[in-house]
Amino acid sequence: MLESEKEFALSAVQAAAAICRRVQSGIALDSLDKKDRSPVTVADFAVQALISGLLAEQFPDDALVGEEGADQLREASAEELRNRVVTEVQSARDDDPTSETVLDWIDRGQAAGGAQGRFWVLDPIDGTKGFLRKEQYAIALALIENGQVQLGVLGCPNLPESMDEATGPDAGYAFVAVKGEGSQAAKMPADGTLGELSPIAVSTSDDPASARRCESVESGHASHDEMAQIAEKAQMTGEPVRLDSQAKYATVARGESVAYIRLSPDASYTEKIWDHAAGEIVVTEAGGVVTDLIGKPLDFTQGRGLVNNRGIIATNAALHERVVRATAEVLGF
Ligand SMILES: Nc1ncnc2c1ncn2[C@@H]1O[C@H](COP(=O)(O)OS(=O)(=O)O)[C@@H](OP(=O)(O)O)[C@H]1O
Ligand SMILES: [Mg+2]
Repeated sequence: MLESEKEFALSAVQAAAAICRRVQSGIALDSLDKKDRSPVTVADFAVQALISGLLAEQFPDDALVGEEGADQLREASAEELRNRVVTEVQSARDDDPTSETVLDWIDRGQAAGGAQGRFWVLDPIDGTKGFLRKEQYAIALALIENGQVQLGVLGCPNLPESMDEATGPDAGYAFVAVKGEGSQAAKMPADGTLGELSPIAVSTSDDPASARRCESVESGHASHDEMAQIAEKAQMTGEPVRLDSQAKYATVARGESVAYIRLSPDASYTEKIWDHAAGEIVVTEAGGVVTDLIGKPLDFTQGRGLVNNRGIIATNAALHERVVRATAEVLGF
């Protein structure tokens, strides 16, 4: 099922990865302390415009919930940024869309989502800080029908074959899952090819002590101390692996890590659907379980935010109950 949607999503994410890689290659790492966020801004807008435009052509009746909107780009003072975005989109297509068309494509992503109908969800660059550091980031595209995630693709252009390897010129993977059909992965290297898709599965380990978990890099997104307490309670004694973006879900899905715990330091923070829709189905179709911190399934029916959930626990299934219980003890639920 969803064969044409799956093929579309993989090729759209692959085209987006080419934009990201080109823009990222222009980042001088020694300029990072100048807080120049313009490369990620260009790539973020260009990827949303590209994928939204392709969607408008191929699935014109489907709405899009995307992270970005074009208001900032429409301002007169944003001319240089706008031109860079338009140039990136043009270079990824055979035609030359006008600036107005590119801005309209970005704004197509402002749909509200909700419980009814069919819409796509896009995080054009998830893990923006990882992108700027030339570490992990993801292009995350999912399809939701009547509140259920049906398809997800994660493009991870810098993800090596193993988390223990440094990222290099051969890095790059795409992950895809269709509801009821399992998860697959393929190499997606910088040469523009897409390798053969093969099935992936979560780890079967139920031994917390030998298991590795992963977590966010940024302390603004995740409370590392509390997560360490949860892991200790669950007897997961290994050092956590820190990586940016939904690449964390990918490492659970392919069996490299057994758990991804996400607990924002801001208890009132509402997680966004584009940060989780693709990752959730890639993990669950690989045999894992994804819930919030109290063990409730993620509720994608509530619009752009996961307002009925707080935090995330994604595991290989075998260790899920243990992590949920440990979380309740540490947080006092
Ligand atoms: N306060 C707070 N708490 C929790 N999460 C937040 C918060 N603020 C932002 N965000 C979202 O975190 C997304 C990046 O998450 P990561 O898992 O990549 O984090 S990290 O970079 O590894 O730290 C990031 O996604 P991107 O903006 O696409 O990078 C945000 O949507
Ligand atoms: Mg994000």
